[in-house]
Amino acid sequence: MADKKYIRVVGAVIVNSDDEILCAQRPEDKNLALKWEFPGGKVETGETETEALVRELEEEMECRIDVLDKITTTTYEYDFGIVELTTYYAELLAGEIKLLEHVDMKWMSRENIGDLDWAPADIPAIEMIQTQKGAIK
Ligand SMILES: Nc1nc2c([nH]c(=O)n2[C@H]2C[C@H](O)[C@@H](COP(=O)(O)OP(=O)(O)OP(=O)(O)O)O2)c(=O)[nH]1
Repeated sequence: MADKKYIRVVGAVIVNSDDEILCAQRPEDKNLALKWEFPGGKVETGETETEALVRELEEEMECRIDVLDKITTTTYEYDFGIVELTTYYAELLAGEIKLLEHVDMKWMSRENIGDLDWAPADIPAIEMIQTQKGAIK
């Protein structure tokens, strides 16, 4: 069997002034349909992870962000490939969020973030975010 595709992905954990986190729901017609994820996407060749996050947030939500501390990197093997997901805390600088690629979004408290049906690759990051209460970065 051919090796699975290895996909490097970055996700932005955007925290607002109420210590709530922006969660975004994937569309029905893509893989991981209707699962919740952090806005972001694939890192392109020649790009840093920070550059990829800034670009993706502009493309997906028309927002400018400041990328802060790294949370964690984890890998998860899906049927369509192996996703290496790196999450970073981020702050919204400008722009009203537009859902250009997601079907829904929610601001969730750290306490309740685990109630959503997350993409499986996100679970380790979710657990870390829940225990970092009060800290933006
Ligand atoms: N953006 C993001 N993607 C995630 C997360 N968790 C997770 O498993 N993924 C997966 C979903 C996708 O397979 C891949 C991200 O790629 P993408 O967002 O550029 O791709 P996509 O499938 O939405 O669309 P396409 O560009 O391939 O058409 O990583 C997450 O928290 N954020």
